[in-house]
Amino acid sequence: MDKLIITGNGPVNGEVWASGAKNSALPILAATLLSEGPVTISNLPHLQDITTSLELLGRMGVEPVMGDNMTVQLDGSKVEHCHAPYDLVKKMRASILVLGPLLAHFGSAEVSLPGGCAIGSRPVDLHIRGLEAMGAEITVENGYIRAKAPTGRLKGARIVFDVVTVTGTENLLMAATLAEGRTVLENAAREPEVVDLAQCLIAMGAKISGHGSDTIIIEGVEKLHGCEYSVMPDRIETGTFLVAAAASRGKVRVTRTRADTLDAVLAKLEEAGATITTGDDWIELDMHGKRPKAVNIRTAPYPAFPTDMQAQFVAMNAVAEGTSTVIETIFENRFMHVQELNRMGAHIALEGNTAVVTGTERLSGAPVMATDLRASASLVIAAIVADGETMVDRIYHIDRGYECIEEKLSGLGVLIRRTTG
Ligand SMILES: CC(=O)N[C@H]1[C@@H](OP(=O)(O)OP(=O)(O)OC[C@H]2O[C@@H](n3ccc(=O)[nH]c3=O)[C@H](O)[C@@H]2O)O[C@H](CO)[C@@H](O)[C@@H]1O
Ligand SMILES: C=C(OP(=O)(O)O)C(=O)O
Repeated sequence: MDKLIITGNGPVNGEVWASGAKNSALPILAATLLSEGPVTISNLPHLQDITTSLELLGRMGVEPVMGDNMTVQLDGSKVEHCHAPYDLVKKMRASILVLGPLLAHFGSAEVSLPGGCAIGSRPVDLHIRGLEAMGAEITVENGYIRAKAPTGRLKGARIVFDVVTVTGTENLLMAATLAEGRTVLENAAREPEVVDLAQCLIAMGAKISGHGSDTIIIEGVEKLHGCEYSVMPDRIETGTFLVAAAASRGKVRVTRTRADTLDAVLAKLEEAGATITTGDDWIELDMHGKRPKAVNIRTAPYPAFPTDMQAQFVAMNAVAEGTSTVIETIFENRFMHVQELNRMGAHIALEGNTAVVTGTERLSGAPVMATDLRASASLVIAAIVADGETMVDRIYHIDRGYECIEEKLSGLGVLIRRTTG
């Protein structure tokens, strides 16, 4: 099993580019199942989750045609089986995103239930209920969701989400594009990745308005066509590099990114003492060599502070000046990094969904275990600021979401290498 070995050696300094967003690329790849012609997607990140997605589409009969620089062409009219098997779905929860498109385009779908994961139970009841409201007949048995549109076509409906769900919004948004009539999604997710998906669907001929607000209106069309679309930059990867620089008293410029998708994160970094400068497609953070100040965090749906940045901020707070509280409101078990950070000398107490972090000037390197994607990122940040060597085990988690992590961090002066076995 691959491991990362990191030796703390001072501030993170330099320039790094942001890759395409994983959480935008995954629904956009699923959206190609809706098309009647080739969809060409560029700026895909080179990540394990993307490989898993392409394998899943390939198993359905949609063979990806790879171009240069992580560009891929996929054609939804080539689907032969509307089946997403457990062996692939278990590798990546976002596989559930094929349910809406398959049902809308082909009138039936069989998708393995994704099951729980380290950060929480993550049910998909709202995806299922929404599709039922659009006329689908759904049974869940033997670990599979079996869905049918009895008349062959879904019907538009008004759907009010009980809780804000990102992939739930995306699944129903995709399903509604080919449904008969109008669908209104209320209490919809406003995440930039939902907007990116909507823009790709519009480029495919869908009629969508209100994306980016909590009410999305979709007028169903008969067919969607091929298009060319470039995936937005990854705001969570961008944020992770910024936090690595803030925690290590460094200076970093992230290019090929979008500051407008990171308002809540940039505000917290400024509160921690960073000077932030932004341009059209770059963000620069400078700590002027100073130790960060502790910042309180409360995760919530966009545009509030993202749960996917919580673990990284816990690592920064662990070495910051002062005591902070970090409240996780989205997932019930997203503090698995705390125990590992404490093994490196952090002082973090957990009380329910709140971590109380008492900053300490130094952490010490230790063997630690990654438990999920962003927990891995927080351990890498802690390792960068710790004295001595840290070995991060189970980094297959980090490979799900961070492209070329060693190359990118090495370019910023971090002493990092991968070992296998
Ligand atoms: C591939 C992708 O985009 N993943 C992101 C997506 O995950 P994902 O879309 O799975 O997360 P959701 O937004 O759906 O989850 C939000 C909350 O809603 C609950 N819920 C969700 C669906 C449902 O049917 N029933 C239900 O109760 C979940 O348990 C959770 O407590 O949004 C999360 C929240 O920003 C991010 O952390 C993930 O990185
Ligand atoms: C939780 C995440 O991803 P996923 O929903 O794919 O598990 C994440 O990107 O932090």
